[in-house]
Amino acid sequence: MTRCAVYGTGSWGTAFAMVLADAGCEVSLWGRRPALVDAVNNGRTNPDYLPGVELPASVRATTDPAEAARGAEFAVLAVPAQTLRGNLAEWAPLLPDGTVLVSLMKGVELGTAKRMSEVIEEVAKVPAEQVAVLTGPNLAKEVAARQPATAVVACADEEVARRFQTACHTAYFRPYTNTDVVGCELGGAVKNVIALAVGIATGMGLGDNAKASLITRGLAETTRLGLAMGADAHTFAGLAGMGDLVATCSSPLSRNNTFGTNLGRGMSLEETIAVTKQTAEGVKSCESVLDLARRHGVDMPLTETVVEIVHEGKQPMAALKDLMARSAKSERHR
Ligand SMILES: NC(=O)C1=CN([C@@H]2O[C@H](COP(=O)(O)OP(=O)(O)OC[C@H]3O[C@@H](n4cnc5c(N)ncnc54)[C@H](O)[C@@H]3O)[C@@H](O)[C@H]2O)C=CC1
Ligand SMILES: O=C(CO)COP(=O)(O)O
Repeated sequence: MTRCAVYGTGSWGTAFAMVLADAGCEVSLWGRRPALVDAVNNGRTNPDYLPGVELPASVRATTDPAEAARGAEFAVLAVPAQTLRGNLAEWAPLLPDGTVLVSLMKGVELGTAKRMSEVIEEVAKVPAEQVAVLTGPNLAKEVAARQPATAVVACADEEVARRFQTACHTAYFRPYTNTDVVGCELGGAVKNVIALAVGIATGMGLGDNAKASLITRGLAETTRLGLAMGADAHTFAGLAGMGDLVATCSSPLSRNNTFGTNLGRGMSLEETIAVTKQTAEGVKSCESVLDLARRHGVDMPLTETVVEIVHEGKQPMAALKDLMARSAKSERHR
């Protein structure tokens, strides 16, 4: 039986542990809090993040990262992007040689502008062929309800991607493979920023034309950044790009989308943070994505606007006016 360690007992770590268990894996789920670990082991539930969902018996939780690591063929990482570096420094030495590390995270590190797979390679000192990324339209609550979903497993080594594809393929969860790790990770991280923008538009009461425009131009700027970083343009038309944008930007289940809606309705950043119980990665990653764009000389007006609204106090209405008044362009400008 394939053994998997899942680090992170939040909504996605827990839901994905279910997927792995349903696919026939033995899953060890690491969590920080003893009470939550106890609820998983003895109540078969995660009341804080997935209330009402019954977890399979083959998911065992532990607060001991070494116990989680024991015999793991795959170590799946599902903590907030900005804490990964610190967490993994503690966990990596505990993993068996050859364990494949899989990122579920959709963020870019602040300060270094590194993608999650780059942080993993650096901290765990493993080659790119031992690091995979799982991404795509995967709202945790829907996956935990075993509603049909597809995803992408990206790895520089296609064979490793195929192995993980097999490990997480169930009747309701259908993963595809891709070797474009850069494109898949950027798709996941930037869609959170665009979901903030779409949420803000919703909160402002803007219509569907505006939202469709944000999604489409958001994809255009994601693709521009991706091409500058060596990604394949086709990736952005796939599940990691268009797919995840559609799910996240149209669903009230998305934390980023909801965060933006609250801002757009006029809540302050502090009030919005206070009512947000889970990780909305785009709030921090909008700054690191903009950092990446500047490092690569790429124009990302929507990302820049989100940074201005979220972190610099710009009023959404003023931001809208400025975006609409930008100089006229070709749809395919660079
Ligand atoms: N929830 C979803 O629908 C999806 C989330 N993701 C991505 O998965 C990643 C994790 O997100 P979620 O599970 O949704 O977040 P969450 O907010 O539901 O859970 C985060 C987990 O990390 C733990 N955590 C927080 N700070 C920590 C620290 N300093 N050290 C160790 N653990 C810490 C929390 O206790 C919690 O268990 C994010 O990058 C997110 O973008 C990707 C696809 C779907
Ligand atoms: O990544 C997700 C869906 O694919 C979840 O989006 P949120 O993090 O905005 O909830």
